[in-house]
Amino acid sequence: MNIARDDELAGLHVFDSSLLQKQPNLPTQYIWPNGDLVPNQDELNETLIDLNGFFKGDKMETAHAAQLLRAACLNHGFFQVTNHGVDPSLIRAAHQEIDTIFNLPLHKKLSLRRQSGGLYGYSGAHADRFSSKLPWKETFTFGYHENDSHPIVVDYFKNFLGEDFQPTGWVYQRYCEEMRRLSLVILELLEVSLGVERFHYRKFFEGGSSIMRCNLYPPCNSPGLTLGTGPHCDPTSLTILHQDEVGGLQVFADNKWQAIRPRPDAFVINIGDTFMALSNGKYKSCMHRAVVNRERERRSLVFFVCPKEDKVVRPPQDLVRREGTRKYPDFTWSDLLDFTQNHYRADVATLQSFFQWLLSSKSF
Ligand SMILES: C=C1C[C@]23C[C@H]1CC[C@H]2[C@]1(C)CCC[C@@](C)(C(=O)O)[C@H]1[C@@H]3C(=O)O
Ligand SMILES: O=C(O)CCC(=O)C(=O)O
Ligand SMILES: [Fe+2]
Repeated sequence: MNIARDDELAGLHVFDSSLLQKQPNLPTQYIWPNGDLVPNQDELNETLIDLNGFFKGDKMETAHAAQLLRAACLNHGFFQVTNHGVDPSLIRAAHQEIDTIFNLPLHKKLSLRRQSGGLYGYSGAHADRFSSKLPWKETFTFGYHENDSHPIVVDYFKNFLGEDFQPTGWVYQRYCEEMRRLSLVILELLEVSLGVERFHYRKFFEGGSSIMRCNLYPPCNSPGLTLGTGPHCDPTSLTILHQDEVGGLQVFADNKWQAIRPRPDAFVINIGDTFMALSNGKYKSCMHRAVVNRERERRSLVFFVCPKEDKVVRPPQDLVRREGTRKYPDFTWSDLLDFTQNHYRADVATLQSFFQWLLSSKSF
């Protein structure tokens, strides 16, 4: 067993934060460039959208929520929602299960690590994918799509982690179902706010496979030198994030880094590159990052809404007619996903680099 373990670890850079913390200096692979480390200056005075009116079917309140959402998305693409209907005890359980996963022994976590080119499984600082600017975090990622005959998340946990992980699988099964329900509400508000045909976006996302990720950010002795998640725009469509009370999520808006204050009763929603393209560039996919701190471990739960892989990403006709011109060429989510997993490390310029790559790969 030990030999197998050593074999497995040989040649691998392994993220063991408590061991790394004992070293006198932060290893260079974890040090980020100064430009990415500029401290935040402010807290974002972010839009808070109460979904109660929408759920009651109140037209005035829904219109008001859509207006707030529109202003936030035109400006930077970040807002928070309250009265979302997700049971607080489910959110708490989903946070607790993060520990069930990351408290596993290192050799077990390594046996679950994501395979080259794949997205699902365990990753410690993405150390087996990258050799510099390593993010100070552990992640566990899995897929979710609607399936009436199988609880697919439960099956994944049972098959991948073992029978004992069935209860964990159920927590995330329910959590993902709730995230999907919430994503449909947000898509409807996005339709209202952009004045596009009712259900247009909801239909577009039918049958999509979303990505669920659990993040654990351990404390770090040199929080000013590294980042938990580096500056990036999400390449996906919509992101629904729940951060614990520690705080660390920051957005680059109005030309400065601004912190998003944690609210246990709220989900942070942001527009990703793919939705920016679906809105013909009107709604912003905003640069954000997660910082770490010296004292406290931080957890976040992130649900990335994605369309079905072969769907062609293009804005609705009525929007293009009003706008006059198309801002981006057609693409499929599967090509953009492939780009981020096999050709390019997602950052703040993913979409532009992707279009260049598409153009150059088509010309061969
Ligand atoms: C399609 C994806 C690429 C990333 C995982 C999903 C959704 C968001 C992307 C990511 C989180 C953006 C920041 C950089 C990244 C490498 C990370 O720090 O985790 C990104 C993801 C990835 O490729 O793993
Ligand atoms: O953990 C966070 O607060 C941010 C994570 C994030 O931006 C991401 O995973 O895309
Ligand atoms: Fe992100």
